[in-house]
Amino acid sequence: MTTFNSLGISNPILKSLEKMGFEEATPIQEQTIPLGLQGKDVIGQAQTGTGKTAAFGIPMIEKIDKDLKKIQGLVVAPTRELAIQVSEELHRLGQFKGVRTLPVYGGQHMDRQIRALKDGPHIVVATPGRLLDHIRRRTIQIGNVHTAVLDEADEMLNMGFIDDIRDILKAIPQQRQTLLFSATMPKEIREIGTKLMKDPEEVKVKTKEMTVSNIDQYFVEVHEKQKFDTLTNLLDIHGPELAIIFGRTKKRVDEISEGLQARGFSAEGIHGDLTQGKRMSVLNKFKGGRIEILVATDVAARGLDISGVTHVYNFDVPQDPESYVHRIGRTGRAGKGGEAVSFITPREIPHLHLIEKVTKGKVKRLPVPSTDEALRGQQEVTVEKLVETIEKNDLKSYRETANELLSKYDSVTIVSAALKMMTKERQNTPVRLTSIAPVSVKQAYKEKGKKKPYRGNDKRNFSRNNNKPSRNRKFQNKRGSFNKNRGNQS
Ligand SMILES: Nc1ncnc2c1ncn2[C@@H]1O[C@H](COP(=O)(O)OP(=O)(O)OP(=O)(O)O)[C@@H](O)[C@H]1O
Ligand SMILES: [Mg+2]
Repeated sequence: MTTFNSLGISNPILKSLEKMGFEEATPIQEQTIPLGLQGKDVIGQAQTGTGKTAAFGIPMIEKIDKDLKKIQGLVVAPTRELAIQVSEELHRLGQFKGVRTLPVYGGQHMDRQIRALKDGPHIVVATPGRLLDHIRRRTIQIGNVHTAVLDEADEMLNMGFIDDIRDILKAIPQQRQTLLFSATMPKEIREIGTKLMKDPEEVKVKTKEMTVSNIDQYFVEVHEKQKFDTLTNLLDIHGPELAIIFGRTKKRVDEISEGLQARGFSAEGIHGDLTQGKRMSVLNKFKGGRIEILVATDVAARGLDISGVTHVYNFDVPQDPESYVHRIGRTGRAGKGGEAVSFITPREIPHLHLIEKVTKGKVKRLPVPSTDEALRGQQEVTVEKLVETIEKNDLKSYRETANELLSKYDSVTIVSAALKMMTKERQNTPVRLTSIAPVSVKQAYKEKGKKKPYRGNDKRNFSRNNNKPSRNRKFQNKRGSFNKNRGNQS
């Protein structure tokens, strides 16, 4: 066990870590924080949910001169929601040092952003497009930046972002420290990265599989047309606390979330065509448990850390193995358990094998669930509620009526009727989605310009004195019922 104390971290930050409930460093933190503190350039690779944010955040915050009201640390992240989240985590880490952080992203009012930038934040966490806008308009001063981080580095160095990143790094002083972090780092991309760095140390937390072992991975083989009914059946069987469903396109996300709503699920979609206000409100509702299902494109695949996500469904198989790793990594974070189910059409089976090969993991077959199983799943949720009510034991005022009923009907009939009333039976509203073509192995690799699969990373142990009780307990119940229903999977 490595304590943060032994890593040479200063008191104000130790105090923040204590308040955040971090008791010991994760392997990536243990291995990269000392290098970061020495001022070295670092490429850090470790599985999803293993604390990479603090791994780059702590050394960055240590080097901030609080009295200098200039931007000294710059983090670039691929999505707006991630920029906000990272900025918040850095804020928490730096709270007792008085470090000020600011997220800067597209879709926000330029004027307000410019005012906030003038206010002298020490750290800015930005999406590349908006950051470049500010650099070109000279509305951001980054001449004092000594630490630059590319979070989700492989994504940031991918075709879509690479030119922006080069332009951003050119605007930062040469003598900077550069840190690259991600759960995945294909070799070709790592090579591009090292060209932007000075003699970087490469830290890869090694494990057998690229995905964390606490995520149970499954697939169901379904035809395109069966996918939606299979999804709603699975949701009823699993009864997730919070679930994320990934669809391939924006249109697909809209169709799935509308279909789920039509069948009485509490679901909303998130994708890049929505206004920033809508994106934020959907995500906040999901985080607060006011909606249980988030339907998303890959905009939500990377970095998002939402506690209580017990299930991830790949309604459409991801185009490449990296995307698979990040998507399913939205569950099973910080040592918690999680389940991931991918929908695979018969023609996509070779693609699934490729994912297994690259991630070095085993994705187990789940039988296609039946409507009967779904109904049983719904009933289990009802039974849980009933048992909770029994345990609360405030039934006195109902006893007389209960006894009267019992004199007329037998107890099983009465309980069955109560269960039926309480069970939210699904409307069988027919839902038709626009069909999409299956993914082929060739297509996936052609699109990404990749040659060979590569190796991946870590295992870690976590402990956190996190006193959020309810979600975990409920999750364990659900896991129990899931296992029971899993039956004859191969
Ligand atoms: N040492 C620690 N002890 C306990 N919890 C931690 C520790 N470090 C980080 N965490 C928590 O673990 C969760 C995951 O951390 P983080 O988001 O940094 O993971 P990540 O490695 O960046 O994942 P991803 O690859 O998905 O971006 C967060 O809720 C974070 O606050
Ligand atoms: Mg991260």
